Amino acid sequence: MSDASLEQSLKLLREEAGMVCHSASSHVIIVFGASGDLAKKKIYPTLWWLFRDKLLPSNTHFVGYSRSNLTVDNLRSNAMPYLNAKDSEWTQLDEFFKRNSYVQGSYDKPEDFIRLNKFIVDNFSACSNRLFYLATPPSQFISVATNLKAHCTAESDGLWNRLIVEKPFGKDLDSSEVLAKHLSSLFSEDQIYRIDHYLGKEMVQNVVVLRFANRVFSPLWNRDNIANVVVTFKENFGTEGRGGYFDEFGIIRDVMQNHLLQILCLIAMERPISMEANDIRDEKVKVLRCMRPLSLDDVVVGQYVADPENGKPGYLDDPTVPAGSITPTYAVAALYVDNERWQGVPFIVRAGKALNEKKCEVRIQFKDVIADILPSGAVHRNELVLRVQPNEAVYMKLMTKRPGMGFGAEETELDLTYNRRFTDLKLPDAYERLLLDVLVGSQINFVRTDELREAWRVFTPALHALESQRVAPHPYPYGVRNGPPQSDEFMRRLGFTFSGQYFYPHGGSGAGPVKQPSDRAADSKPPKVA
Ligand SMILES: NC(=O)C1=CN([C@@H]2O[C@H](COP(=O)(O)OP(=O)(O)OC[C@H]3O[C@@H](n4cnc5c(N)ncnc54)[C@H](OP(=O)(O)O)[C@@H]3O)[C@@H](O)[C@H]2O)C=CC1
Ligand SMILES: O=C1O[C@H](COP(=O)(O)O)[C@@H](O)[C@H](O)[C@H]1O
Repeated sequence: MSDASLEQSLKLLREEAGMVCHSASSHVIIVFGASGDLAKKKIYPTLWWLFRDKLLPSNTHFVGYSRSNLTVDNLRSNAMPYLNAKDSEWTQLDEFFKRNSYVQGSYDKPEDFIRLNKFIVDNFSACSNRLFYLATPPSQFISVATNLKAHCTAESDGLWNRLIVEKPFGKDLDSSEVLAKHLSSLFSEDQIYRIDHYLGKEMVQNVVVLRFANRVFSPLWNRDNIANVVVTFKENFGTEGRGGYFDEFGIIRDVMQNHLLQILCLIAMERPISMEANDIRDEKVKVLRCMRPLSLDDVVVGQYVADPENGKPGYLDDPTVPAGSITPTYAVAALYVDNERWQGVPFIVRAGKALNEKKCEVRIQFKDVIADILPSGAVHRNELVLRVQPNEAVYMKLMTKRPGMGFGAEETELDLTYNRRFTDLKLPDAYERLLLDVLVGSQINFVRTDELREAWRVFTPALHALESQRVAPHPYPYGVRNGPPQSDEFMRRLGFTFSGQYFYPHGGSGAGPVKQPSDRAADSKPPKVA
């Protein structure tokens, strides 16, 4: 045997013994918390869609892990209502579940992780890249990560281990620092993927392109032209049995400190040097570092109460919510980015459960024009709206001459509604994009440690003050438009102007009836002849 072929055989033998792997022969995705809500509603459906659409590496296997005594059939039936599998896809679905296995184990006993590791090596290969999805309660993150690192990672050169961590990443600056320090003592930053699923949404990803690929916006994107920016998250349902989790966190930690703040950063940041993950994240961190910590004067909180007319329960009627809870289910806050571009411009972030509609949008409200040649009140502010969901759209509200003989001004829009403009549109789910990002090793859409620290620095003082002073949230009935009445008043004080509802002929976001201007017919009359 020649030296070269001897070397080759030795290499193969060492690979087989798991001593060295020059490349991965398979990928294993391990879902911790496989019995949970997120796993059945999001993770398994996403894995299935990626498998169905042949977007995963060919030799990929899935291992569910949790404390419950389950089988793959149980995982399948739990996830079934969320898989959206067509009858014609049944054979493929069977193939997908054949790639699945389940290991029962604790989150804190080393021997269970040793057993999990043996399961992976015995059933797949020691030469597997490993993607660990931590979909457990946050209280388990540290022990899972510690045991993983000690007993379950692929240790050979040429293989990777990546860790997806679901929010909440802590409850405030200190607890988040403890978690961050612990994770970074075990895994390097490029192995940790902190998921914020809003970063996987089409319109959120579009912000960078809209801003930096359109010359038309650049000169306007600053304090000289923009009066305020409103980032809105609304849901038309309450906690509905999820009150146990929600009550510990509240709306600010649940969506504002993460999803809405991430959107704000993309709107406010400077042009990154490149589209590389760290260049974009550097710019987001700079925005956060320019932000003042949120003070209690700059926030209004609310909690929904029953609307007996519509038979809707209040937050405190949810049996999973502790009696007398003062956890906010609605909040509106003014954030300020103290830099040359944004000094003095309020970024109004608002989020609420049990409101009138489900929607997420960014509304950039421009300053008033000098409209002295047109009748007072006839000219409304321009607004650029990015509707994240539902029905993705970008529209610019602007004034035009009312068509016809008259010379009145009418508010109308330049409208890019995605499902009308892009035919056969199939937008991937946010989790699909993000899981693929992890598999290819792209961290563009994941939250870096310093970003997280800054986000908590901004919100922690107000969160602590709300809790230590036991600030009672203002009540608002289930189903109202904007939380408690104090919220509209707060937004008005910050300079947000609502000029009345305008005519949009195509039905809007699907959330309400088409609005008609009452004066449309009257205004289209020809002018009086002098
Ligand atoms: N491409 C498309 O699909 C387009 C759709 N449209 C649709 O047309 C409709 C109108 O659009 P638009 O003008 O952007 O939205 P609205 O006129 O509904 O609302 C504009 C802003 O004013 C706020 N607001 C609404 N009512 C009041 C009030 N009484 N007091 C204070 N603030 C208020 C809204 O808050 P809040 O969010 O709480 O309601 C929102 O921030 C919407 O349904 C929209 O989806 C318009 C253009 C394009
Ligand atoms: O992270 C969360 O997001 C969901 C809303 O997500 P969406 O993609 O449906 O808009 C929210 O319901 C949940 O409370 C929060 O934890």
